[in-house]
Amino acid sequence: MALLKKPPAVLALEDGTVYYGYAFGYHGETVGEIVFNTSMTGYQEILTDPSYNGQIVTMTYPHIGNYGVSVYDMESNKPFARGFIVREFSRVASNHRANQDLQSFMEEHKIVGIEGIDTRALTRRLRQGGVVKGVIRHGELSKEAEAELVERARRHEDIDGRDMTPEVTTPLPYARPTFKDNPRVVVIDFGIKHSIVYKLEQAGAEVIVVPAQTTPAQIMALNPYGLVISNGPGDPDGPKYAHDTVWQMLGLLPTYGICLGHQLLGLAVGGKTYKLKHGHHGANTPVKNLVTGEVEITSQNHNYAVDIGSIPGGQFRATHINLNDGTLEGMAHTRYPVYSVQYHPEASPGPHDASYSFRRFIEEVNAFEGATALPAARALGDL
Ligand SMILES: NC(=O)CC[C@H](N)C(=O)O
Repeated sequence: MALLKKPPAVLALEDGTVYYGYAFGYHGETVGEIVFNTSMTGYQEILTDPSYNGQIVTMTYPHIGNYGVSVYDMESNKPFARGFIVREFSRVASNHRANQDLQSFMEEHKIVGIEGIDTRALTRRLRQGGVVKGVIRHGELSKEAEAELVERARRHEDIDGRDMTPEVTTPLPYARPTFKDNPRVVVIDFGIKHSIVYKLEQAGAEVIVVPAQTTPAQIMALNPYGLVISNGPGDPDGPKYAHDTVWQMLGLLPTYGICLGHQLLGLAVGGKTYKLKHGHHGANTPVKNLVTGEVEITSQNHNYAVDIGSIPGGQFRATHINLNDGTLEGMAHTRYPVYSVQYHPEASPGPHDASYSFRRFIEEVNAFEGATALPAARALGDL
């Protein structure tokens, strides 16, 4: 039997490194910032997590695609990752939950992939040198075309400093009517994952998701008892308007920031964020809860972090730290029921160690006496 000849593809990094592999997914070319993810499963959740907007993901787990794609595992309506790099792509999907295979899913959503890449070497390159931009192109390449691809990666706009929220936020607010007897929580959508909404509902909230540009007055007009500042893509320093919104909302409601939401909280109160060398992307990161002393294994997806020391006036205290590199993983306001985590408590994919935080947040929401209590505290000048 003749061996199936796989179509060629190339991955070129801005530092001049070129890898040869085989094409899969949508036929074409793509460019983005390359990050590695160490999750063993969850490729569909990863591809459809809006926080990967602008990034090409490489998986350290070597065999990808074997359980297909399921409508139940979407984290948003479509993939946001710009491209996918894997060691070995499985064209066969075997899973009773699958509605589609990964190949047709990627074709349908125009996601370009490359397989047959030494993803261990690529990951070591990213660990040692930090994140890089890269281009995937399907087809045979001449030497001159290689140089042109490297140049294309170099010239591609950096994620740093950009506001990506308009590319991911919902155009209109939406309410999920099923839970309307529960206390209302407004979620500002900077690129939310569906799992965060589900976890809030499971914990006992009625959730209304509003566009990123919603003003504090519009939020308060919905009579919420809690506020969630969602995850999302890009540099938290990019969406300046969001710092303003979060600052104006501070202390008005029990508030929970997740990932980008945590970073926006830090910036809103005058702190600083910085870019990590290669980010944290995976489902197995140990985080120490400084309140309980326990270690949680967490799901993570971020490239930036909050420098808690830069927050003026000691407004927040650290509640969680990353046991691998000591970076900040969670913080709580010293006076208000306002707190945030850098990791993903909804864990999709990943372990469920941190899901208690949704229940805790809803306890705060239930205990909240209404929107006049906290503003009064602010009026007394305690900020
Ligand atoms: N998952 C997120 O919300 C990511 C936050 C931000 N875009 C970062 O990379 O750090």
